[in-house]
Amino acid sequence: MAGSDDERANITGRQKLRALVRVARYRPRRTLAIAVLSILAAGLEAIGLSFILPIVEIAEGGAASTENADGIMRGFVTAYDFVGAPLTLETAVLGVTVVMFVRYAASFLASWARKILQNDYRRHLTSRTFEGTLDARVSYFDSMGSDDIINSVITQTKYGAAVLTQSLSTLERTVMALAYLSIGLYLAPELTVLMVALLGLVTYLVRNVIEPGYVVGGRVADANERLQNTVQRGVQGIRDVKVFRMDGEVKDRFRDAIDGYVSASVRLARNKAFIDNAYQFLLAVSLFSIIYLALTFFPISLGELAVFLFAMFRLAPQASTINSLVYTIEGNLPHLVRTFEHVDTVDDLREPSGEDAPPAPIDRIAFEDVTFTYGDEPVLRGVDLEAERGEFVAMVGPSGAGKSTIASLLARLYEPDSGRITANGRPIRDFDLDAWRSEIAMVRQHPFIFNETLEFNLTIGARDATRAEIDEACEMARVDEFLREMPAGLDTVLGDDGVQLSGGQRQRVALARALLTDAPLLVLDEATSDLDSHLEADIHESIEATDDRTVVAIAHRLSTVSDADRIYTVEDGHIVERGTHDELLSDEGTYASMYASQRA
Ligand SMILES: Nc1ncnc2c1ncn2[C@@H]1O[C@H](COP(=O)(O)OP(=O)(O)OP(=O)(O)O)[C@@H](O)[C@H]1O
Repeated sequence: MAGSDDERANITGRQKLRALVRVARYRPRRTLAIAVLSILAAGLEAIGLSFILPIVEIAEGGAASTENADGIMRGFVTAYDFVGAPLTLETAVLGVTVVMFVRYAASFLASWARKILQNDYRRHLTSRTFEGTLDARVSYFDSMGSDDIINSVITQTKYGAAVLTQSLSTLERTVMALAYLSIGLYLAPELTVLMVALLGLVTYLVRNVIEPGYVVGGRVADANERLQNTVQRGVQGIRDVKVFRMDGEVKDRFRDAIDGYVSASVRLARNKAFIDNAYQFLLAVSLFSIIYLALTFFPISLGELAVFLFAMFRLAPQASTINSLVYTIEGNLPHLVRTFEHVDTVDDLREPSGEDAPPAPIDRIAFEDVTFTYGDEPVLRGVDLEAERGEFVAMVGPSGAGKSTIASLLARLYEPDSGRITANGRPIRDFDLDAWRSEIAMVRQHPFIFNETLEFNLTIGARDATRAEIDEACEMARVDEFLREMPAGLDTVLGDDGVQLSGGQRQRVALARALLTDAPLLVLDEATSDLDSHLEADIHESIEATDDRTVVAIAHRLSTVSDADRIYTVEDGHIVERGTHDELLSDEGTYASMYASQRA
């Protein structure tokens, strides 16, 4: 993370609060119920603790009555009178047992409900982050590393979600501490004020000698990001890592990242332990000073002194736990803030969708003066092209000319900066995105093969395809030729990104996958470039022989597209030529010279 600790503190200060408010808005009623249970437990704790008073007083002076009792004692006498029981040593012990039972039952329910809420919230935050990410535009994925995205979805959310229950635990401890304080204030206000002042002083001292939790927490979050990034790079690029002997570098980077993670985590844990122990120590000293002052300067009864001291002894660990919880929350807040940033970013970058249903059938697709820029550099400038139903239209041209970009715009992976793409004259951006994509089957230049069975990979666009349909698509894309040799046939698992297949086999699987969708518009982006030219010609022939499917094909090997109804030559983002193979040859332009060089 960039920026100094001060900058980070400023940014985080504002964002911290906003993140906490956002967390509080998740299931407010449940959160409130947990808070109420905690308050109930705290109130009962105070009452239970006050039972020391009647027990000590009765043990000292016999049975209590309304006439000789005052203060807390009078409250007990009245309560016992109300339920019609005498206040004796035995009934007092019975009373405290009942009160404490209910108090711990409430605490148990509160922590159970907190755990449920925590896991619910983690599920909510993780799903929200992941689903939002999946719905974001492709440009978001272009600009972010997949490792950063995975880290946001898996790791950040885990730490971030913990903030909710940690905040509720802090609330429970705080309410409990307030209960002890009220008892103290009632019995010995001066001493309690003194105790609070000492607590404040101790907190101030302890918190100011160590760095804030969010600074160390931020470092843990950074180190986590680097870890994820390195592992992913090493694993995804394993072949090049090995061939180019990058393994030493990857391992060094990993060691650096894990060292950073370990040292930041240890630092965070050490600081927490320091806060804990320094607190305990300083509080023990403060407590004994208070006892000394109480015995020397404040004449209170033995029973009251017992209750007061008990309350202060119970207060001390609560206070130190609150401090350490707050420190942990501060450490986790950077994760939460980053998670929310991620969620907001992907929400803003949600893919735009229209509402209309695409026309059926689609008779004509057209690009009208389409301009597109990825970053600053224009990639398409004033592109006009069209494809009629059933036509075979081809795009050729030098590498980097913008052909794949045209295909991506057609699938609405990106939106044009200006101009229109239309289907039967209506802008495709008006159509429901999902419905529009179901009209297109696309074989991309580098199709992704999932580490699943061949059948899974074939049917990703047509989950309800029958065996006969699968067989037909496999035949058209010539998958059947290698399917027979696969150990488990359609059930063969293809490995990470189809590692068990050759380049040409991967392309054939991707082609069969597209054919199975039965979409009326087939976009082939260098879909058969890894096949030998005979196989390529065979496959093209069988695709072109099918009914009224519109085929838009991008090809480097011009022989593949020589029988196209129309060929567009794309150069530097412009359509520079259009026509049939013969027309373009007689024009003696770019196409003709490319053709000549491929035949040479
Ligand atoms: N996701 C992206 N982000 C930024 N720039 C991109 C992106 N994809 C492509 N480009 C750039 O856009 C230009 C056109 O790329 P495109 O892939 O459309 O060309 P192409 O004609 O299909 O090339 P090839 O024949 O090599 O596949 C290139 O300069 C490329 O660097």
